[in-house]
Amino acid sequence: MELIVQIVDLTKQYRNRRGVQHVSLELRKGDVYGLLGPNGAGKTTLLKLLTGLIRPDSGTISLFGHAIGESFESAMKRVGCMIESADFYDYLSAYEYLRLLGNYYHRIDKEAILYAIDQVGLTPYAHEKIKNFSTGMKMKLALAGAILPNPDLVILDEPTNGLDIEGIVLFRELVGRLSSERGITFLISSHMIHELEQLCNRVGILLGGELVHEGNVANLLMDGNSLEQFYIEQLTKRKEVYLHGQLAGGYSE
Ligand SMILES: Nc1ncnc2c1ncn2[C@@H]1O[C@H](COP(=O)(O)OP(=O)(O)OP(=O)(O)O)[C@@H](O)[C@H]1O
Repeated sequence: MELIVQIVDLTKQYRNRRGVQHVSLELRKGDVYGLLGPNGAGKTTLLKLLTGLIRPDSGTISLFGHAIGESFESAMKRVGCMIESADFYDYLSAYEYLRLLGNYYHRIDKEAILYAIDQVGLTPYAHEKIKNFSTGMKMKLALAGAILPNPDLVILDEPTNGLDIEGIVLFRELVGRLSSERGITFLISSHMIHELEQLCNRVGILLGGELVHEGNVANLLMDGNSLEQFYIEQLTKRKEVYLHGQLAGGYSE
């Protein structure tokens, strides 16, 4: 399968020395990859690095075989993303916002905009001003923005934040459909572990900026455990290793 994302030994440290360290990760065509981790683990940082919003200290990122440090435009051409809460021009309607966004891409016509709006269930509100939208409606609009360019890779940071139950089901169906019908690859960071369990074929656990575990969801669930049980076990195990190391004087920080 085509290699879509290749991250090699990626490190980004903020001034406070937090961030991500030595992350290596590969995504192949059709993967729906879930990124898990507690608050502050480095998920958003990793996604920002992947989309060029921040630069790494070291390591490389290639999308579709293009290194983003060298040929950013070629790398990003087939990528749709939603990182942190999107900023909108409140005075625009949903349709006008997507039309504006469409100017950044080639061949985004009226039909493509209406299709993206329909896919996220916002058709009845297409021509309403964004300032009248609820949090969940804005989230859906951001999601419509991510799928608008008909991408081959979609990167989503906590996409179900603020969505109602119907919205979450719709999101799950949308990802499932785009993945199975169009072979779109997804990288999704979320705390909604049950959603990820249903959606993803692979998951990675970030902890303290390190990718401490990576695996195939079907394999992780083979012994009847849920992804949540596995995740909690991993966290507990790491905590024990860490505490044990500290007691033994093995960790200097
Ligand atoms: N601009 C910044 N300057 C300094 N430190 C930062 C900055 N952005 C993030 N951090 C720190 O880097 C670490 C990783 O943050 P990040 O936002 O990537 O975590 P996260 O896993 O997305 O968390 P959450 O689940 O809470 O959204 C945290 O300790 C955070 O405080």
